[in-house]
Amino acid sequence: LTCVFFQQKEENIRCLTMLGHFGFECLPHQLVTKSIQQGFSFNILCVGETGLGKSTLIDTLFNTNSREKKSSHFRPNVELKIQTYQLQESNVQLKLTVVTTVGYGDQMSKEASYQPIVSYVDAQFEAYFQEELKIKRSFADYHDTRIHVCLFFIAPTGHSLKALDLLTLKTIDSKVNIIPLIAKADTISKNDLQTFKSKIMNELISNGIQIYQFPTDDKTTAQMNSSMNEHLPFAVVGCMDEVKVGKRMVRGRLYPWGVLQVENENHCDFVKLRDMLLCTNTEHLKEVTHTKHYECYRRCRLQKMGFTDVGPDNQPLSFQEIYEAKRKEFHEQCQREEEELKHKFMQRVMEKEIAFKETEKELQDKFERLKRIQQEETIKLEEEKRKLDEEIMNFYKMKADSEISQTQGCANIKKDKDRKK
Ligand SMILES: Nc1nc2c(ncn2[C@@H]2O[C@H](COP(=O)(O)OP(=O)(O)OP(=O)(O)O)[C@@H](O)[C@H]2O)c(=O)[nH]1
Repeated sequence: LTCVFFQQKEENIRCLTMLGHFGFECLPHQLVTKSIQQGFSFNILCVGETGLGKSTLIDTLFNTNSREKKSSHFRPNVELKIQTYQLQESNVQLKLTVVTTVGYGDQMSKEASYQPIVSYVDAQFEAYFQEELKIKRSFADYHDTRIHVCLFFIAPTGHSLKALDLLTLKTIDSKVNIIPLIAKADTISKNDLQTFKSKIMNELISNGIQIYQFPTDDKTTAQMNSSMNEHLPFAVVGCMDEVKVGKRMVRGRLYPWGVLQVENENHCDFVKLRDMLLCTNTEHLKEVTHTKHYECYRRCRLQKMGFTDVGPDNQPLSFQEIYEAKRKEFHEQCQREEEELKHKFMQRVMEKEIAFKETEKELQDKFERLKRIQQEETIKLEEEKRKLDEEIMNFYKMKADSEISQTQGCANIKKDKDRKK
């Protein structure tokens, strides 16, 4: 439909101008304009063993240059490399965040390999949750880092999924949209690839692992998406090099027997992945992240905090009621803990008092005993002193007596001598 505008000319002659749409039919256009102005964001998590071609595939998808030096196989922990790019295609701005595992699968413990991934995904949900809880929220300039899709790189062994891969997939499938990829698919023959694909899908089903399914509820994309679901896991090849095929330069890997063209659908599923990821289902991936995975995180988080929609009698509860009940419960718990602490404190004081009293009594007894010993010693010493004094007196007396008798003896001898003369 076109809209006709009436222009009032100076001479009051109405001219008709063909401008475009009119009425509420224009609403989608307003949304498009607003979205283009705001720009888009998309966050990808790449999980896979060291050297499986994660960086190369991302570079091939977005024409970026994320490949740094090769990662070592001897890391004690898995780390996550986060790279953010500001990309532009015609007038559409895209803030792309690529999170890549570094060292995944190089640890002895399986948990050490997948736990950092789970923690990262949860941390992004938590950051969004905290922003939601703020009184003054600023979603307009908030950088939403929640992971919209996880590209899970499977080693092209041709056998089956590794135990670590199964464990990791099982742990993250309720938190993120998983698209499984067979990495370096050029290293596996066409027949083996088909068998490997169906083996992987069977294993995923038998282990109850939920992978992302391209939606089939929209008529315009249903047919294509349902046929793409059949192609999962995508067998991908990444390469930034250009080689000459005929007269054209194409991105591909040159081998002694020929060229594997990355963008040739007969050679690999790279184009299928790119179309599904970027052209057809980007918005759906974001929507599922918000309405399913984040919603699940939010629900569990609020339940852990004690919030619920209905009471024990199945009656709806308001936020205010829950808040009041929680406050009361918290207050009572504080009081209970305070009472317990007081009681414990009093008991300890009493125990200490008894212990002090016992020690005091022991000290008093010891003091009394020492005092008694000291008194007895004093009496003994005084007795000995008295005896000694007596002995000294006797000695002096005896000494005086002997001196007198000695003097008298001398006088008698002299008298005898005089008489003889
Ligand atoms: N045959 C083949 N080789 C590939 C493919 N993609 C990447 N490679 C090669 O594999 C090697 C590792 O590629 P990267 O992209 O660095 O692998 P990565 O998984 O990012 O490695 P880390 O960051 O070290 O974990 C490079 O030599 C690539 O050229 C592919 O699809 N097929």
